[in-house]
Amino acid sequence: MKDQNSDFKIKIIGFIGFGLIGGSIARAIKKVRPDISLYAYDYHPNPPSSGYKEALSDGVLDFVTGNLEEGFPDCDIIFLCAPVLSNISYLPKLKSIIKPSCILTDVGSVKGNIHEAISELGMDEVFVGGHPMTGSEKTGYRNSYALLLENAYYILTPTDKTPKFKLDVLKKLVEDIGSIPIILDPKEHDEITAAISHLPHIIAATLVNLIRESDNSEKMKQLAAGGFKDITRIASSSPMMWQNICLTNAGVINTILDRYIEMLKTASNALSELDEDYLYTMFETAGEFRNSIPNKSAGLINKVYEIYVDIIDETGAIATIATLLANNNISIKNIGIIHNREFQEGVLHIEFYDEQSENDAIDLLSRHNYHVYDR
Ligand SMILES: NC(=O)C1=CN([C@@H]2O[C@H](COP(=O)(O)OP(=O)(O)OC[C@H]3O[C@@H](n4cnc5c(N)ncnc54)[C@H](O)[C@@H]3O)[C@@H](O)[C@H]2O)C=CC1
Ligand SMILES: O=C(O)C(=O)Cc1ccc(O)cc1
Repeated sequence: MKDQNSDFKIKIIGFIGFGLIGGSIARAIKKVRPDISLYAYDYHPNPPSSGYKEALSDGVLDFVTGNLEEGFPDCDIIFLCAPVLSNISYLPKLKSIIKPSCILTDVGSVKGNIHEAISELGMDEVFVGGHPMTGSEKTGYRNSYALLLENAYYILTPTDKTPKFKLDVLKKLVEDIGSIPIILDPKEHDEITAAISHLPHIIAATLVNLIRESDNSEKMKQLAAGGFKDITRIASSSPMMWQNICLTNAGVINTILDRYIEMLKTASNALSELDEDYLYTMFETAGEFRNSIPNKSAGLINKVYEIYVDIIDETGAIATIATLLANNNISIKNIGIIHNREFQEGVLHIEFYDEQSENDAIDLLSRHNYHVYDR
């Protein structure tokens, strides 16, 4: 069969669901391929949601419609970027309107269920499953940014029915936006993500709810320190998105959750028996494995470019540093003072969008006699 890759020109890309991930992908595409027109479907067009209006005025989107029959039949690629159950609900409609050459892809955190629906609908020749392994607990277009995709693994889940040229086109686009494509079988994808992403979100949510239910005097909330915040950041994620993920990968998540409950029971027994060896080894082995996970590379854990700077905790201290960084064209993603026992005085935590900015900031602030920690 002729390789159709060389003939395939991407002129229009459509988005259904346009929040953190859809918005970030659109921004990244606009940056590297400004020649491609980007369309989005606003499923609640009256009144139009603010994200779509903003994206039009930012020049990220070229066209927004409340009717899929407008523009979407012309799309060369369509990204499904809504919660996983909503993505599936669009398949029958899309089947009737897209052109045969269209590449339909999704960014959903679960792959088995959408692949099943695609097969049932006989849409295998248009679909290439996808899942960028990057994101955050934040939602919506206003939190999206192009660099979110940079250096992130981007899983693609072709099957034996996926046309090779469609996989190649999508792979190339994923590389163009700075991500690292990685091919996985949908079933293996769901087993891996159940362990490293879905289970941690359940653990974070239940742990926060445990404290919520126990904290009668609100003292726990007041004193909750770095460790609790580190392990529960993801409890602030979108409830709708995570409800959909749990509903569509329930069996696989339960398998790993049951094993985790067994480990908790073993830890509980070790506590009852004051089993010194077990307790020591539990923390030692976990620490060794955790330390072996690269912090600043594309990985299963969201990459973080952050520094800590000693400051005197007084008005104006943040502004001085923020101005210094801005004057040197270093963009800040997040900034805030941290108070905990690990740091004696106030310490300023600054997060950047990329490694280069982090390195430039360390250099700059050190030259201005700030004490900078890079953990
Ligand atoms: N948040 C994250 O870190 C990651 C999320 N994902 C996947 O990306 C997808 C989108 O998640 P986010 O962008 O984070 O969420 P988000 O909440 O920021 O964006 C979702 C968008 O979908 C829209 N939406 C909701 N129901 C819809 C429907 N029926 N039809 C059309 N649009 C609808 C919402 O209005 C919103 O704009 C989900 O499938 C999620 O599993 C994948 C990787 C990372
Ligand atoms: O915020 C975090 O660390 C995440 O875990 C983000 C995330 C959420 C869902 C995904 O499918 C992939 C990544």
